[in-house]
Amino acid sequence: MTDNNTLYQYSVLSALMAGLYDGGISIEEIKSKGDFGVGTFEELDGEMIAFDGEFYQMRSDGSARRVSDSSTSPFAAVTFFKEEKSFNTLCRSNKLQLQELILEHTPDQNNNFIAIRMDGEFEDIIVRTVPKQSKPYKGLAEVTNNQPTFRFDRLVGTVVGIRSPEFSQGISVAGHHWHFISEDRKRGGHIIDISAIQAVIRVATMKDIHIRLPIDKHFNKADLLKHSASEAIKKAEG
Ligand SMILES: CC(=O)[C@@H](C)O
Repeated sequence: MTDNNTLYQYSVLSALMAGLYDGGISIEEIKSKGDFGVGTFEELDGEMIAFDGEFYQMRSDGSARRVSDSSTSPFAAVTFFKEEKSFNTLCRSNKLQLQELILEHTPDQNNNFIAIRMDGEFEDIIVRTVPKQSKPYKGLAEVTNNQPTFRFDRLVGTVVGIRSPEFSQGISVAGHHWHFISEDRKRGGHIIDISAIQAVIRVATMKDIHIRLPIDKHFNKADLLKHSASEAIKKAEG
């Protein structure tokens, strides 16, 4: 059993940027590593959000569904989330203000990985859901140039995310990487923008990070250094 607040990541973000979307790990195995986190699915078929042990797939047609254990993923970052600190938004807060509030409560963890959960009522929610790809795969930057986006004026729901240190760019998404799902579990995606009307925020600092790297020729042939370029990742994952 993996300890609480150990970040387990399968593959690296630069591999997605390089277009490596074959599912290398099953959801069943991911569940043995964490009950909380974000990621995507084989063939880049949507956005993954997980919390309380529930794993959902949010797809480019706007649908969301529970994920079967047999589904597979090319990239996921999960943990057995055990909150260390909980605080409320003090007023309506946009995305930057939420990030600043989290930083206020995690002043000494800028070079750590932080798991973040926000439950509450949100507005002006803009999400994207990456569309399923077919081979030969295009890289994530090209895919997200024409990504399906959805706007929700006001929803109750949950944000799940990881804040990664700047030095980890390419291993993960440096900065905040947040996914959202509505309370009815029917709508959501990778957050482009969001404001909180009111939310409870829970955070935990990751004690350890365990990265499992694919062992296959595609991964080993990929130019991961080139695909770790910050500007491209910020554009694709911002
Ligand atoms: C890994 C992710 O979350 C991208 C696909 O949004």
